[in-house]
Amino acid sequence: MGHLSHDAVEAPLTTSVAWSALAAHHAAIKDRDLRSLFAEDPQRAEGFTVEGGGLTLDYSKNRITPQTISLFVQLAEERGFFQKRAAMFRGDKINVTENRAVLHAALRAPRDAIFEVNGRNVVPDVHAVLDRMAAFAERVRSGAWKGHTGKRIRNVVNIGIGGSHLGPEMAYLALRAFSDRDMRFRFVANVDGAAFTEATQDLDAEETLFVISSKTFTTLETMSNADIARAWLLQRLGEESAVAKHFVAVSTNAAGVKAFGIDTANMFEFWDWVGGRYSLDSAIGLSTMLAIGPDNFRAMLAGFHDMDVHFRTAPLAKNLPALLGLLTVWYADFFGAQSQAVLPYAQALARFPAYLQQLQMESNGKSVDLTRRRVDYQTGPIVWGEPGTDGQHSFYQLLHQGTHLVPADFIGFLEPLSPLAPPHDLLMANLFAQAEGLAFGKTAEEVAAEGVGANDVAFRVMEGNRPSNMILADRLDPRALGALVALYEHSTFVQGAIWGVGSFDQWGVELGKVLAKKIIGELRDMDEPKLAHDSSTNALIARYRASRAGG
Ligand SMILES: O=P(O)(O)OC[C@H]1O[C@](O)(CO)[C@@H](O)[C@@H]1O
Repeated sequence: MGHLSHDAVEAPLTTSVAWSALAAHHAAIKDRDLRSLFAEDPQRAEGFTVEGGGLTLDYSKNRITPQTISLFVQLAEERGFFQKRAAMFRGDKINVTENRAVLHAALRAPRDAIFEVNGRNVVPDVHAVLDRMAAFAERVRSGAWKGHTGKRIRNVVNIGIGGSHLGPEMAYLALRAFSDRDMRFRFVANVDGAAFTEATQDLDAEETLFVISSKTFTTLETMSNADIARAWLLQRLGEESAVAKHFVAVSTNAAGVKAFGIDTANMFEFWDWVGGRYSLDSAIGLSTMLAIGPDNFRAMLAGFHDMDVHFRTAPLAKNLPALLGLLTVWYADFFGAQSQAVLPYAQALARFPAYLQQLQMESNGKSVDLTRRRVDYQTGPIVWGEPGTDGQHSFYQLLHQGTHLVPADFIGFLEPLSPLAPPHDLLMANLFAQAEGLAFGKTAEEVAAEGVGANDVAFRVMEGNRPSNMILADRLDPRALGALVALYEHSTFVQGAIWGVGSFDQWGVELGKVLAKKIIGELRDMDEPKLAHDSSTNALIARYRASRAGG
C-alpha cells in the first residue's frame, strides 16, 4: 500500500527526526545572512542552480546551506514522499476524502504511455478527447464551423469559475502572442451580472461561441451565467436551434450537459481523477486551444510532460518542484512566513499569481492532516503577486523594508515576446536587481558612504537577507508555460506530502455555498419575515430587502 489511506497512521510531522533536526539547524543558521553565505562560498550560485523541464531554478538566494538540503531530503524520505509520489502516478486513490485518483499527469502523457485508473489505461481516452478538441478547434479557426446564421465564429466566451476559469484565462493571456489575432476571447466567472455584460457588450451573437466549462455542471455561478448566455443568444438569434451552433460544453457530467440543452456531441469530456485546479491541460483548455491552435496546445502539453518526467526522475536535491515545495515548507514553518509572493517579470503572466492562488491555497489550505489530527504547524501560505515591474511601484516597499518576511519567486524569460527589445533589457535588469536588493540590502555604512546625513541613515538602510527563487526560461512559449504550471502543481504536491494534508479536496468552500443557497431564498421571498441568522446577517438581509422594496 503505497499511499496514505484514510485509516493509515502517519506519525505527526513535528515528531519526525528530520523535523527536529531542521528545527535545530534553523536555530543554528537563522541569523546567518546571505551576504556572508555568498562571501563564504564563491561557487554558491552554481551549487544552488538546477535545470529541469526546460526551466532553470537559481535558489541560491535562500537562507539555506548545503546541510539544509540534506535535511530536506531526509524529511521527504521520512514523510514517505517517494511512496506518495509513486502512488499518485500509479493512479492510487490518494484523494482519500473523495475516493479519487489524482492523475493530471495522464493528461499530458504521450499516446503510448500507460496510466491506469481502476485497472484501465486512461491515456487512449485522453488522446481521443484531445483529437476531438483539435478537430473542433480547426473547424472553428478555419471558419468551417458556422454559427446559426452561417457566419464564422470570431468570439469565444468561456463561462466557468475556479479551475474552470483561472487556468483558461491565465493561459490565454500568457500565450496571446501565439493566438489567432482575428478572434476575441473573453472569460466570465463572477455571478455578478456585470461580468457577463462587460464581456459580451461589444460582441455579435451571430459570431459568438460560448464554452460552458464546469467539471460538475452544477456550479451556481456557471449555471447562472450559462442561462444568461442562452437568453442573450436567443434574444438576438430568435430560435432555440441556434444553441447547438453557439454552445459547447466541457464537463465530466454528460447528463447535466444534456439537461442544459447542449448536444453531448458538442461536449468535451474529462474525468473525476482531474481536479478542477489541475485541469487547464484537460478539455478545460478548449478555449486555449481555440486561441493558440492544436499544435501550440500540444507543445504546452509537452512542456507539462517534460516537467512530470523531471519530477519523477530527478534526485530530490536537483528536483525543481521538490526544492520549491520544500523551501515553501522551510519558510512557512521555521521562519514563520505567512505568505509567498509570485512575481513574474512578464506582462503576459498577469493572471499567473491568481491562478497559483487557487492551485496552492485550495490544495494546501488545510488544518487537519489525513489522520484527522489538527496540525500544530503552518500549512499552505497565502500566495499573492503581480507582474514586475508594476509591483515594484506598489508593494515592494514592504518586501524590502517591512516587518514581514515574504519569500518571493521571481520568474523571467531571457528572450522577449515583444519585438521592442531594449525594454526587455530594462525589464530583466529590474528583475535581477530586485532579487539582488532583497538578498543583500544596503548597510548603514554603505548608506552613510553615499553622503546621507546621520539623521536619515536609519530610514534608508535595507536589511537584506530576504529570500527569493529565480525561475528562468528562454521564452514564454507554450512549452515553457506548460513546464511552469507543472512545476507549481508538483511543488504543491510536495508541500502537501510533507504536511500530510489532503491536497486534492476542498471541503472548505462548501459551507459558503450552502449558506448562500439558503439566503438566496430569503432575499427573494420578501414575505418570509422570520430570519433565524445571527443579528448581523439578519440585519444585512433586511437592509437588502428594504432596498429592493424601495427600488
Ligand atoms: O468546474 P466546476 O465543477 O464548475 O467547479 C468550479 C470550481 O469550484 C470549486 O469546486 C470550488 O468551489 C473548485 O474546486 C472548482 O475549480
